[in-house]
Formats: sequence, C-alpha cells, structure tokens
Amino acid sequence: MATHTLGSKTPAESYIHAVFEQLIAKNAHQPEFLQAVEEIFISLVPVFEQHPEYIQHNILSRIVEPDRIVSFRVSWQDDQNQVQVNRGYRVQFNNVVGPYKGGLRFHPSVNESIMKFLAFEQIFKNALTGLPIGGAKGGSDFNPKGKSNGEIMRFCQAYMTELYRHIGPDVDVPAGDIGVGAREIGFLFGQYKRIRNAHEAGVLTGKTPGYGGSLVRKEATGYGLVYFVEEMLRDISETFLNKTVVVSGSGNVAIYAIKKAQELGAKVVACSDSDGYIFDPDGIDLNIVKEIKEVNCERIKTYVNYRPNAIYTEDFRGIWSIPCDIALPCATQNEIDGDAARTLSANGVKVVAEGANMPSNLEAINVFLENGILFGPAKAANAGGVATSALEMAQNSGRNYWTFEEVDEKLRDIMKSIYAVSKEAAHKYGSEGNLVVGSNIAGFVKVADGMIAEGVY
Ligand SMILES: NC(=O)C1=CN([C@@H]2O[C@H](COP(=O)(O)OP(=O)(O)OC[C@H]3O[C@@H](n4cnc5c(N)ncnc54)[C@H](OP(=O)(O)O)[C@@H]3O)[C@@H](O)[C@H]2O)C=CC1
Ligand SMILES: O=C(O)CCC(=O)C(=O)O
Repeated sequence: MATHTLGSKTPAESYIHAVFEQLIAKNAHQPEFLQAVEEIFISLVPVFEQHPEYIQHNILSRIVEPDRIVSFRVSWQDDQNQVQVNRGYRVQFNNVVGPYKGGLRFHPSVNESIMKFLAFEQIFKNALTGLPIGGAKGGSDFNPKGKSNGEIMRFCQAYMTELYRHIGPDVDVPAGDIGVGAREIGFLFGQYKRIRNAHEAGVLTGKTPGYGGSLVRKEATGYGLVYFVEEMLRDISETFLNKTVVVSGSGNVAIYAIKKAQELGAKVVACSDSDGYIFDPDGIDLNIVKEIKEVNCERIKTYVNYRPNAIYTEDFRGIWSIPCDIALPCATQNEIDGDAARTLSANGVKVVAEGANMPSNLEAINVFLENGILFGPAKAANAGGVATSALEMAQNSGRNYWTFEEVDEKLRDIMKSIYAVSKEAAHKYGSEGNLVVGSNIAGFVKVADGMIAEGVY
C-alpha cells in the first residue's frame, strides 16, 4: 500500500490530501506515477491556500487523469523471420497549452506507470518553456540493445503503423527519449509519410536537419541543462570554470551536457551506462565516449582500453561516491536515492541539476534542500530539449531553417527565462531559492488557468 507525506490541516491541504488518497486507490500499482504526482502536490499547498478557485474547479482531480491512454500491440519480424510482439503506448495527458508533446522511450522497463509519470511531468515542463505545447509521452517495452538496423527499422515501422492515427502536427508531436534517437525518428517519420502520403514535417521532432530537423535539437537537452546551471551559479557569483563535474549516463543528454560543461572550463571526471561507471582523473575524453557510444554502440567499460589512468567500476549507482562540485544525473529515473544524496552532500557537492527525468527520489531531493545544495529539478533544468523541439515545430510551420547560432541563442534565452520564472514563483509563494517548488508552481498555474479558461471537459 503506497503512503505519502501530505498533511490535512488547512482546507487546501485537506483537498490535496483527499485527491491524492483517491489517486492512490486507483493507481496503487503505479509507483513512479504516484511519486511524480506527490512531488508536485507537496509544492502546490501554498498556491491552493491563495487560490480557492482551483479547488472550486476541482483542477487537481482533473489534471491527474490523462485525456487518454492509447495502448497497442506492435508485431514485427526479427532477422530470423520470427514474429515478435511488444506493447506500444502513447499517453496524451493534457493539451490545454498546445498540441500534446513529448518523447518516445524504447526500453524493456517501459510500462504504464513510467509512461504516465513521464507524460505528467511533461505537462508542467512544457508549460514552463513559455511555448505552446501540451504534455504527452509514449514508447514501448521493445529493447533496442543488440538489435540490427533492419530490426530497429521494422519495429519502428510497425509501431508507427498504429501510432499514426493518434498523432499529427496540430494534434500530438512525438520526439525521442531513451532508446530513440535520430535513426529511430527517421524510420518513424518515413512510415508516417508513407501512410499519410504527405510530408507533414511537424508531426515529429528530433529529425535530422536534412529533412526538416532543427539544428541544435540533438545538443539541446544537455546544452540547456548546462545553461540552466550557469544561471544557478551566477546567483552565487560562480561559473563552471575549474569545477569538477560528474555526469551519469553516456547517451544523448549526458554527451552534450559533458561537451558544454567542458567548453565552459569544467573538468568532467566521470560518466556511466546501465552496467557501470568510468572515472578518469585526467578528465573525460569526450571523443572516445562518442566513438564508443554513438559509433560503435559498445559498453562504457571499453573506455579504459583507451585511457590508462581511467578506472571502470561495475555498479552504475556508485558514480555518486565520486567527490565533485556539480552533479548532473542524465541517465534515468530514481538513480539518486537518499543514501547517494547524503554521500554527494558529505563530499561537498554544491550544485545538483537533473538532465534525466525524476532521477532523484523524494528523499534525495529533501537531503539536497536541507543541506543547502543548489538543486535544479528536471522539469526546469532539462526543458531545453522539448523547447528546441517546439522551435523545430515553428521552423516546420514557417517552412524555413534557422542557423545553429540563432537556435542556440533562443535556447539559452529560454533556459534563462525558465530559471527566472521558477525563482520568482518560489519567492512569491514563500519558498525562496527552492526551484522544485518554484518550477512546479509556475508550470501548474499556467496550465490550471488555461483549464479554467477552456471550460470543464
Ligand atoms: N533526449 C532528450 O531530449 C531528453 C531526455 N530526457 C531524459 O534524459 C534521460 C536520458 O535520456 P537520453 O540521453 O535521451 O537517452 P539515451 O538512450 O541516449 O541514453 C540513456 C543513457 O542512460 C543509461 N540508462 C538507461 N536506462 C538506464 C537504467 N535503467 N539504469 C541505468 N542507466 C540507464 C543508458 O545506458 P545503457 O546504454 O546501458 O542503456 C544511457 O547511457 C532520460 O531520463 C530521459 O527521459 C529529458 C529531456 C529530454
Ligand atoms: O522533444 C520532445 O518533444 C520530448 C523531450 C522529452 O522527452 C522530455 O522532455 O522528456
């Protein structure tokens, strides 16, 4: 039976508590979804105390129920001509601010709870960008590891053969996430185009620039994360220069976070994959990581074959025992628990900012906040990816391309604005400096006001 930490002393608390109790009763088997909702609900108490109209409109009961969840069979043929079957999903959570928008995850751990937590987070993250995009997420329990190019293509085609009827440039615009990069988006787009007989470029983002993709989208989540941390550091008169940084993961977000942090003068000493982590006291050589992960599709442990001083440890969570000034979790959900947070804190970490979605559990977040560590929550800190996707949609609608510098400048401005808006909301509602509270409130208020304006449905 799931438990929670929400109180029920004031009318606002009682309302939030009651909605959460009902949610637990209906979704007891969805721990990731409940975790994501609880984090937001805790932040919203002061908002509901000042805005009884949100209770009158029963916004919370409505906002936790997705507009729809599509779940479907994906049958495809492997290289041995055997028919394989996976489960596909698209959770269209909320389109008050704009068309449903959010990535697709292909990973064996995918289930309805993970899809719902990601789509729920996406609503508020997307609202924070200031751009007209609603919240969604999708994916499949398909495991891309070890699959041939042909198998990946046939899976993507089979997945899109059902998904196409639920999406469109003004309806729902998927993109990449774990296990879905430019190659998969290409296969998905090709199948959508064949079925619809139309080059609707805006139906997917994360495309290669040659056929409608935006420059900077590949780099955007990692770069945006670092731009966000620059803003956090600016407030304490610090910069990335000479800081020791630990980045978990070695996928899309991690690679471009490492690249930008290094460009700004930081020394990145560690990264990981789901098997283990590498520690390089001389600083990570990103070209080697890119060769291993992007070109050869190998495991991160092979890094030590190229760098004699580097050490590999088979335990990906152990990465948080490395002393650092800045920690950037960029792999997956719940990779930092209370113990890992206490270790980071005891080792003197100054800033933790989330490139992954919900990488810190609730206990870890509390440890960071209680110890005065600057904490950048995912829905603010990693919003650069989806924001640049929205810029890709804008270019597709305008049938034009912007230069790398133009998109990068817009991305930097968006990250600055997300930081400012989150900080301002935290201040306004009495939680100075708490970006968890600030980003949750700023995103929520925009969506809640839109829900009231658009009427009950
Ligand atoms: N791509 C984007 O634009 C955005 C991504 N995010 C989030 O960032 C995170 C990383 O995504 P992205 O870089 O795109 O994905 P990738 O598939 O490119 O890379 C994922 C990385 O995380 C590791 N990883 C995946 N699952 C696990 C796991 N269960 N335990 C430990 N390590 C794991 C992978 O290791 P291995 O190779 O061994 O699987 C790999 O190094 C996710 O949380 C995603 O939701 C957030 C905003 C936007
Ligand atoms: O670019 C997008 O639409 C999706 C990005 C994403 O999946 C995320 O923000 O978690």
